[in-house]
Amino acid sequence: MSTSWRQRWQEGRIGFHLQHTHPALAKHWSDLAIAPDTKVLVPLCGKSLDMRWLAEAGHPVLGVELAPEAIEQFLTQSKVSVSRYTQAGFDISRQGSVELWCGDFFHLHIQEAAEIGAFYDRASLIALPPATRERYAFHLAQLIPPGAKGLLVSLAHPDHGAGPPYSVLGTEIHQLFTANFRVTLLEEGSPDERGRTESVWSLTRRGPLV
Ligand SMILES: C[S@@+](CC[C@H](N)C(=O)[O-])C[C@H]1O[C@@H](n2cnc3c(N)ncnc32)[C@H](O)[C@@H]1O
Repeated sequence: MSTSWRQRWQEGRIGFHLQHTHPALAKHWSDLAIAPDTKVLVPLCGKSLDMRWLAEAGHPVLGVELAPEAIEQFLTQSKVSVSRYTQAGFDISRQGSVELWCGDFFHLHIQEAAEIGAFYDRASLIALPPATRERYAFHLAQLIPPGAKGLLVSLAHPDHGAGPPYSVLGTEIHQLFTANFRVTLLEEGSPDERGRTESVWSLTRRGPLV
């Protein structure tokens, strides 16, 4: 799987990348009432400009991405200097308050995630095939402390077997996350010309007190 993503980045087949911040952030993030200094995990981050939006909102950001091409392209968008180091098997690039961890999200462990207090997923869950989505939901729950919140932007489309992006229905979001998160649908868009419908969810990690 990692080879095919690397190939996509090398060949510039990155139709998922948005040249603007995703509207769900401006619309819904503040409603989650996440303190500005809370570190936000962005799994499968690509070179998303949403990370700059989160950083400008005051959040330290920890993005995880397996394609070094994506990380280098993100870094060159800004003139801010970059420091690089290695930790826990990841090559990490830090630019301002954004840290980009180059490697497999499933290799990120709780010890490294200690400071994370929120997450943002746009087109991350839907990038993964069905069995890996289960693994993703479980892994995310391991990294997020009780009470922590996140925003999830998902996608459903008529071609259920095909992907990425895979079609993930609301029923599946509930099945995947309800065991460990309180799941709330914030918004469901209208189908676009290809019949694709985006939905926006807030997830709160359940725990002893939540
Ligand atoms: C559909 S893109 C979404 C990127 C970003 N969230 C956005 O909104 O533009 C999925 C990204 O996940 C990366 N990826 C796929 N599997 C991964 C894994 N196991 N660990 C880290 N990154 C992964 C791919 O290289 C790709 O950049």
